[in-house]
Amino acid sequence: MTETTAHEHRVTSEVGRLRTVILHRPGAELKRLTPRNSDKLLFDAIPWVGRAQEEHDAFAEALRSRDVEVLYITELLQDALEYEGAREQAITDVTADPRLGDQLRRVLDGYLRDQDPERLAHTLIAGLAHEELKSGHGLAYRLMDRLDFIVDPLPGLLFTRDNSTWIGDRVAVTSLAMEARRRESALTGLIYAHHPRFAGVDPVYTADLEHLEGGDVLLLCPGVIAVGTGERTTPAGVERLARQVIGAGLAHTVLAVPIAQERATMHLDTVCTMVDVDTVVMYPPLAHSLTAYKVTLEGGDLRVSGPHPFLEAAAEAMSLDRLKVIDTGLDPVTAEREQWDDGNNTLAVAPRLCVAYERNIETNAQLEASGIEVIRISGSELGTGRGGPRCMSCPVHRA
Ligand SMILES: NC(=[NH2+])NCCC[C@H](N)C(=O)O
Repeated sequence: MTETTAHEHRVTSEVGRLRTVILHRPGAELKRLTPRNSDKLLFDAIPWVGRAQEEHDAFAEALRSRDVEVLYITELLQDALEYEGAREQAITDVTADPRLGDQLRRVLDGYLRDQDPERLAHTLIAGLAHEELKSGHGLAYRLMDRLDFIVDPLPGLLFTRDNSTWIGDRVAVTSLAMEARRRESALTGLIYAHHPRFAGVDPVYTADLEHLEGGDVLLLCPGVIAVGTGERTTPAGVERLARQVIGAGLAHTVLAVPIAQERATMHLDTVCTMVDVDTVVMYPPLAHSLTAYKVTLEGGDLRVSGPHPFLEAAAEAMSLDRLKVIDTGLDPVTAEREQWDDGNNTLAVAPRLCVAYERNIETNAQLEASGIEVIRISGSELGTGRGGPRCMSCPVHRA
């Protein structure tokens, strides 16, 4: 078991010194991907799993070598599942799936109850294929394909950014929009509710609320949050988050930023991330067309103004003269290629120090020319899920 000494949990910006981060080392869930199911599971290619693990280990090591504490979802989940309440909740969640039917539900329930925390965590993440459950009569079981899943695998868990996100000393357990990822936040919800390390943490958002994903949430500075709204986070999700965080005194302004409902721009952090307190790296075609609606709370009602140009609205809310912009790529074609390969999706370890995929040569060169130190990691396999260093990390503590 993990020790129960007090740990700090607090994130008020994108760039404060990174102290603790949650990652997920990809495992058996990635081995479930086939050309038949990868679209639905939101991967664009079939990753070479061993190599993806090596790349991920190097990512974790790069963070540790900068004194960042790395926590892994699998270990946190195993620890949480030592508690009866967490086990019960986990089993109830997966067996509630209406596709199962009562008979298969009973069989699955028994199967899961026989598993120790380690095995149960594995099943919850890697999923369970029909052929692995040896018994289970009834129509639902009989009419399934041998390769169908009784418990869906969660390859998207690699992108820990999306299934929970910290705002100040509170965590937002998110409500994921895509069917393939919805169960992820049931697991992060369990961790925050039952793991002793997070005892006393009071979530500011929960998975049953309107769709909201962490990749859309950018903590521009203490008190100011930009939230993308497009394929994943809905405008209603931004409204709800604004009400919760402003109401709780965690922010004074939320900027709702509409982004195209496309895979290339699924989250705000696919087109814009911060590398310094006043600097973003941003996809050039959007730099001057992105808009923002300013949301504040007055007498219990949300007040909305805009649309304003995003960069101006952000600078004003942050009390800056202007927000500096570093461009993705160089020419439009390189920029488009590097945006797709998560060139924008940097993870700041401290102001002017970030982790980025090595393949985005032009964008990394632009960052360095602007005085940003770049820690390069390889991500040829990790990137097949369309996510970079920011997507693959959930900061829990920034100083
Ligand atoms: N914060 C992010 N940009 N996350 C990327 C998530 C990628 C994942 N395959 C998805 O489609 O959901």
